[in-house]
Amino acid sequence: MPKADPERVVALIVAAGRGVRAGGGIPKQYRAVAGKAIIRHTAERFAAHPRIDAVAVVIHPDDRALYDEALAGLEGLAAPVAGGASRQESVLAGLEALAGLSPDRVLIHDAVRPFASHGLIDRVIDALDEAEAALAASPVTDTLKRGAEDIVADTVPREGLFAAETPQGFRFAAILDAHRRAAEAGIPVTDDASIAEWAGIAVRLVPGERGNAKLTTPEDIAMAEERLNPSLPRETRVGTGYDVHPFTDGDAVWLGGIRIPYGKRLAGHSDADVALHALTDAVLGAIAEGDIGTHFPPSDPQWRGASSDRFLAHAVKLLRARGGRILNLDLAIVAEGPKVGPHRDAMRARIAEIAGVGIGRVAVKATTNEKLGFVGRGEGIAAIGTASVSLPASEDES
Ligand SMILES: Nc1ccn([C@@H]2O[C@H](COP(=O)(O)OP(=O)(O)OP(=O)(O)O)[C@@H](O)[C@H]2O)c(=O)n1
Ligand SMILES: C[C@](O)(CO)[C@H](O)COP(=O)(O)O
Repeated sequence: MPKADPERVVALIVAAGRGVRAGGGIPKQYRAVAGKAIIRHTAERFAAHPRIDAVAVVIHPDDRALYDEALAGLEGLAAPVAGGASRQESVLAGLEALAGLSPDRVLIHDAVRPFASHGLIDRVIDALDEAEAALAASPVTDTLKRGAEDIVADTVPREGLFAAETPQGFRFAAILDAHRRAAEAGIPVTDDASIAEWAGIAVRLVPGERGNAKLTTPEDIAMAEERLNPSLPRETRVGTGYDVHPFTDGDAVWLGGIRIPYGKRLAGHSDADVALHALTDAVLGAIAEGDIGTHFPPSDPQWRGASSDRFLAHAVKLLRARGGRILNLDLAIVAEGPKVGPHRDAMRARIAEIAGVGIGRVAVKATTNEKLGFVGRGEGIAAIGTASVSLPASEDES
């Protein structure tokens, strides 16, 4: 039986981050997981909770169109608030915007924690009956090491240590005042309970949930896909791409998203990154979405000199829009030069970043053409890309 709250409870969801560690072309909170943007999964949980009276979201000013698309039609949302350069600034901006509503309690939550359960939200709200601040947190279970570079310095006793989660709940007036004062004093923090601690407010520990993960890396997002879509049968598909660009006068080539100084450059309408073009076609091939020329016609002047990053990012976005994800990308570069080996890991890292996957899912290989043919004569570079992807099987069974 849900408890009747005499007090007004609002949820403040912070979503103004850039999601740099997750990669993937757009901020992670707007990436589709199980057919819906992550932020929508999160906001729906709070909007549907019977004890939450209103939900306000803090967004980056550049993300208004993404926000409108992701949360279209969801009821119970206040107007979005513009965030700041840090999470702390974004929370303060959200609290200031809510001040006019004069809520009694506020639950501050990361947009990228889509698994907070109904029961966890209840526990945090309940804790505010007796405390001014409540923190969802789980005891640390791993053995903790302090390290410098790749050497362990010592072992940190884990007794009494908790990993902080969100939601974190507060008496609204107390946390607004504390946040304002911390900003004035220039106290940097990574969560809001820290602000309460700094202000001398006792923070009640509420049992968190190990499943209430913050989606930070590409692997976290792949895990979320599996969890949010456990029953949906999936299928694996493979796509291939092939591309060639000739050399012309210049001093560097773009290859695998990396600029490599060289005595020539590759000619083409865009930056002529033959490797990214092959991978783009491989991803498009896996979802039967035409080829790179279909989406970025060479006749269109807007793609003149364009960075090929956006071609691959676009193909990955189309894949994600179908609830798909990349399993692996495999690239073979055929060239007499430049040497790929010294740049292999930088290329893998860049491709992984553009595609929003872990580097372990990206392979870059190179070979010469044994002096045969146009590649062998040093007239150009060829590349072959392969992508394997996982898609909801129900997406297209025909
Ligand atoms: N200036 C910021 C930075 C972060 N956040 C939000 O705070 C939550 C937790 O932050 P984190 O996971 O670190 O997200 P990002 O800052 O986006 O990630 P990264 O550090 O990888 O860029 C996210 O919902 C994020 O959108 C925010 O509202 N405003
Ligand atoms: C608030 C938080 O979710 C608590 O775990 C976390 O600190 C926010 O993420 P960040 O990477 O520290 O910004």
